[in-house]
Amino acid sequence: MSETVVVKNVFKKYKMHKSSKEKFLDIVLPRGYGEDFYALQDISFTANRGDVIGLVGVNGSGKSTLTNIIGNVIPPTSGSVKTIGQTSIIAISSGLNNQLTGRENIELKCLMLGFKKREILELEGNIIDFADIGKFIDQPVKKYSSGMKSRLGFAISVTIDPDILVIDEALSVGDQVFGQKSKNKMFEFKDKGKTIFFVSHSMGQIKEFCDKAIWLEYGEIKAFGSAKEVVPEYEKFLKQYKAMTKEEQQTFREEVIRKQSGFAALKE
Ligand SMILES: Nc1ncnc2c1ncn2[C@@H]1O[C@H](COP(=O)(O)OP(=O)(O)OP(=O)(O)O)[C@@H](O)[C@H]1O
Repeated sequence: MSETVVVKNVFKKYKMHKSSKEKFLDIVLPRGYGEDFYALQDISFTANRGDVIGLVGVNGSGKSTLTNIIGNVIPPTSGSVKTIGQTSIIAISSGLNNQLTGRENIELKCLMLGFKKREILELEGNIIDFADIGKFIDQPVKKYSSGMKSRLGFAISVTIDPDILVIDEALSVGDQVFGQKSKNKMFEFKDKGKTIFFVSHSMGQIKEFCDKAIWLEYGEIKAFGSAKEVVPEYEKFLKQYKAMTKEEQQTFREEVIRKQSGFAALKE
């Protein structure tokens, strides 16, 4: 099997700031300021060509942080991520520049990916067709609704025909027609054997689309395996979590934060 994404011992550390003064001190002091917080702790896994991997976990478990690292949007604090092939990330806030028009965003993104002028013109037509946002294509993105932004983001990401696709909740916005169109495109990519990472809070979507799943908890991998095994385990946990009282959920969340900060103490 050919490897497409190799993630080794990845950590992502943030500083927690209680005030803007602490944030300022963090910038000016040579060793920074604030309590360490690990959004990801020692993440390692390998994805192969054709893998469609669902990322599940409660709010704040690190799904977006991990997809942003795989998509090369943010760097890990330590560890390594090797991707073989062109990676494209689709998220609700999909890295569009708000000041530029939709058309300018398309051109900028294609230029950054190294496409030639002639290729860009061809891609531009296909992207505009797919996004189907009418005259808004020549309006600045700051005037778009969140649905329009995600349509444009999705259209750009799929039209450039990447080898590795990272989809972060993209299907949860937009109307039914566009939803169906994007779903068809995702299944087409799956059939072509591309590597896909898919983040969703909808277990129905994960079960329908993904063969494998990674369950993140406290920024760590709690389980990685076939979606058929991991998703029911996660659903069992979710059921217990939802059955907790507000106070118990609060204690659970505090425990999460304690573990994520505690990792720093453990290492130092
Ligand atoms: N730029 C940042 N600075 C500080 N903390 C951050 C930053 N980005 C994310 N975090 C923290 O890292 C943790 C993981 O966040 P992340 O967005 O990856 O989780 P998630 O699983 O995608 O959550 P959700 O399901 O709510 O989207 C959270 O506790 C979040 O508050």
